Amino acid sequence: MSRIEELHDRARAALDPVHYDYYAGGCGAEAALADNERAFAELALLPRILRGNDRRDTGVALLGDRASLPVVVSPTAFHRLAHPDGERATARAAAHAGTVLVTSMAATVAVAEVTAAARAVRADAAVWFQVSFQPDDDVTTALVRRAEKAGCTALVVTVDTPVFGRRTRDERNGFHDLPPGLAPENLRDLPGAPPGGTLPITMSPEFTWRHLRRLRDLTSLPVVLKGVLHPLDARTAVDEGVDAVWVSNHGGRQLDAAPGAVRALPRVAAAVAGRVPVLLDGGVRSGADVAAALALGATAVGVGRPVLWGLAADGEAGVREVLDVLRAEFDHVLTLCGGRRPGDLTADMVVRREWPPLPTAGPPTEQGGPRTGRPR
Ligand SMILES: Cc1cc2nc3c(=O)[nH]c(=O)nc-3n(C[C@H](O)[C@H](O)[C@H](O)COP(=O)(O)O)c2cc1C
Ligand SMILES: O=C(O)C(=O)c1ccccc1
Repeated sequence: MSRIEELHDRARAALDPVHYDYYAGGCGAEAALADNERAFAELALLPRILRGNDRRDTGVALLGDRASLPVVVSPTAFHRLAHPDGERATARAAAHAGTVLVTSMAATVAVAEVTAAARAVRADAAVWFQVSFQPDDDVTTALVRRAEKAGCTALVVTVDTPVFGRRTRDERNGFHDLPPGLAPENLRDLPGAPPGGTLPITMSPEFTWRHLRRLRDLTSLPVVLKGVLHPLDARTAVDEGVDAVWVSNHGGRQLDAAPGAVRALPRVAAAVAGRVPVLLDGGVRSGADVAAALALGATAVGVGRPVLWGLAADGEAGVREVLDVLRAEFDHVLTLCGGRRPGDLTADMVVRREWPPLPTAGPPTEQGGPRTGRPR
């Protein structure tokens, strides 16, 4: 059992089962959720040899920031369900690891407190803010201003949620609201919010590329588009001037018919053609998964649930462990593959596990077995 699986087990034991299901679950029959991990399991790496490498550097440039490993923390809601320190603990762990935390619009700690916690660890800690368009433009604008004021260095706009996915486990468990004492703190004091209360997050299928243009005109922060699976959308996004494209099926929580995220990566990477960085999340659980995604065109990957498992199991230390394990595994795989830098991993090094087709054995013999040419 991997260390991340051990932390998952500890998290399952520590969490209220309803909250565990909220974190772990997907939509529908959880086919997209399962396919995220299965799609990685179907990949294998062809290592290169005798490369004369000495020192390695696992770091990557991400927009204006630098990450010391090509793994960022994907935005996930409600960290205080996992640990009382919530997003503060996650922020400290990401800062210690030297990587980017994408804090959710639905965080249970306000973005200014999240950036402060990260910067207390490392002055140049990178925190990005995830936002979903809200029907009232003034609300979206206020959220962006809040993120800017807090010192976030990029906006991640999530576009795979025209409506919430049907979360089978949440429906069965009747999980709809945060327990008393917890709230989506970024949604306080917004236009239309009740005094002292929070505004509900509204998803809507009415948003268009025009809303993205408006957002881009509103801020000088780089904009990342999260939740892209179709290569034509990736191309439009780049033409519209987004600064990065994030391939994701939302951890299998939105469209159950969506493919495992890494299956969509090669076509998106081809459509983007190196014009902007490509990120990917969904099912990344090991350093080999990270390496495969990079080889197929990602600049970096995100991890969602593994971070929640670390947080629930052991707070900041648990999240640090998850990121440390992924760093060590990725560095090891990079070395075994003859690479020195993440960019040394290329698409020709990825094959399917069932690759290659066996040499054709010819028609079956009278006895039924293939002719192998081997004496019997
Ligand atoms: C409990 C949970 C909450 C999430 N909340 C958000 C969110 O607030 N905003 C968002 O853009 N994505 C959200 N996501 C999706 C993640 O950003 C990410 O795409 C997904 O978790 C990646 O898959 P993984 O969990 O297999 O690593 C959430 C995912 C989970 C599991
Ligand atoms: O649960 C989710 O996947 C999610 O994206 C979300 C977004 C806003 C509020 C709560 C959850």
